[in-house]
Amino acid sequence: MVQAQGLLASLGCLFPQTSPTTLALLLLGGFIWIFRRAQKRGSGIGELPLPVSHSTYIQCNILTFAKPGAEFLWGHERVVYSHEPGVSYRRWIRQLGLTFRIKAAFGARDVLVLSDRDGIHHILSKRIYDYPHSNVVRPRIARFLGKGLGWVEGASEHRRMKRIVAPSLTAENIRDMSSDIKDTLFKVIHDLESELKNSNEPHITANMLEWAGKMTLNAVGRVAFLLDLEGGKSEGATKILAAKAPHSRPATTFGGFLTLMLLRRFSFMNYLPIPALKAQASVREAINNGVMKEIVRRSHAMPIDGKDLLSRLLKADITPDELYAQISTFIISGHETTALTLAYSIYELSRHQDCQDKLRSELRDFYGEPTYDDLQTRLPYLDAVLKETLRLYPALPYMERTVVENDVIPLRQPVNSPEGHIMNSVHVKPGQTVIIPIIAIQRLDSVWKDPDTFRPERWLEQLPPSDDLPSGWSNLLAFSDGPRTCIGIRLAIYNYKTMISAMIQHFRFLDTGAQISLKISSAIQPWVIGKEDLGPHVPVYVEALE
Ligand code: HEM
Repeated sequence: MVQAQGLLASLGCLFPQTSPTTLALLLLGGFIWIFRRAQKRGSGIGELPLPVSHSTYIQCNILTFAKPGAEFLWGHERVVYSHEPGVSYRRWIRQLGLTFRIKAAFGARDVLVLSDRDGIHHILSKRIYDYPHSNVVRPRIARFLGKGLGWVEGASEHRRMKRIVAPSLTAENIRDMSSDIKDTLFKVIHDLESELKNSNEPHITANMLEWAGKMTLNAVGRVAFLLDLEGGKSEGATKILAAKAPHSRPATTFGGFLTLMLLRRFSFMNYLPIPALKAQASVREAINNGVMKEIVRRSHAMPIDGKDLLSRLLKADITPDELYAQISTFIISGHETTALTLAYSIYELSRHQDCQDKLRSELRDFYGEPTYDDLQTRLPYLDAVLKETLRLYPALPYMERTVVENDVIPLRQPVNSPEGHIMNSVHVKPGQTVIIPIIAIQRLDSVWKDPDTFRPERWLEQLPPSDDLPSGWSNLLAFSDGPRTCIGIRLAIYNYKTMISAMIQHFRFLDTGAQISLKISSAIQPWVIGKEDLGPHVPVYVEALE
């Protein structure tokens, strides 16, 4: 108090015309300003480091002058999308640590890129309802899947929808449905066997993405909606599978990237009749014009006391539009992601015959037919193959969310700001976009040895320290985490394990030499280098086993 009076007296000498009250107010204002600035400097997104040097892969061109490493029009985003998913983020993590920002295209607000375990856990598990999908992602979900569970935002609406659907996807329900799932799967295996028999060659070349798509579509149709899609040959199934091609235009093409960036900056464009955007709805439209009609027609006649998803939806107090949106959401998200995971596994197993043999031996040595529970715990190598595939190829490689409330994101690994501050947390304001680069996090060189190599054995050895790994299912983020974690996780794991077990015991898969490059569209898509005209494709040689 005495010191403050002394300070005021000294200031009074300097400013003799100013009253002590005004001086005290000015002083207080000054302190508040300095304090707030210090707070901001120590923790705001503007204090985070920016990638500065990409000499190896940004060409020097006239647009590269605004910030070293960031292009005038595209910021850092063109670099992100012109490489395979996660590649740029991994380089920047090596350079800057787990938390940094990048310049967004068209002068939009900088994007926070977060790979820090505590920060991600805070967002996904504690504050997810304050971090809805961004204004690029949410309209895209509406177009691809419909306005169902994956699209809805806000705690009360999301919990309401989840309460309706979650009981149909419990372990008990899937256990009850397991023989139906196997029946649908064996129809597809039988078709592949017939193709092999009809060919005069010892092996055929098969697109595993197509075969896996047939299997997973049949399974989700049967389990969720009691549909018989005839091994993928019914008219409804054929339309859904055929509708995939147009929506697969990846963001790695200049047109795809430009559309994505324009949508981020000018979100009203989401509602314009742009052909590329309309094409994203093609699978949903194929469902609405095909199997949806059959589901609705049958639903009038069937009793609605079953435990399946359709019965739960019919019993719930929802509008017809909501019913259709949930049906398309579950058919699409329930089959595409699992099909991709299966196809990537078979691709890797065809290139690693030792792993394929090990898996086949484990399955053949198992006494009897594995039940739902056996598949969870009693086949460790099978489990390791799934985890390794999800680590390398998470179907959804990035998560993009926007903050709606002021928040402080805690960090496990502090950031050294370019101005020399140590930041233990990041203050974010409404409107801030946050990207969680799942694929980069799961391939961090600081965590995993040979991170790009398919080596299922790593899951049977000592894992890296848990502090370095995400807190999602099996220390991965492939199914996300927290209240919005994948609701189909049990069905996905059961389908995957049943399908790959059957495939490996019926066939041998051999490498065709095709090199796959990963591209992002709705999910992470495999494209054969030099055969891009095929669209997403996973070719392998298939040989029948005795
Ligand atoms: C290997 C297969 C699968 C993977 C890798 C996967 C991955 C994911 C991820 C990462 C999310 C969070 C998305 C986000 O927050 O933006 C998610 C959500 C979701 N998944 Fe899956 N999924 C798989 C299989 C399935 C299956 C089989 C179903 C349906 C039967 C399904 C239905 C859903 C739904 C409805 C959501 C939205 C959940 C919510 O927001 O509450 N998924 N999935």
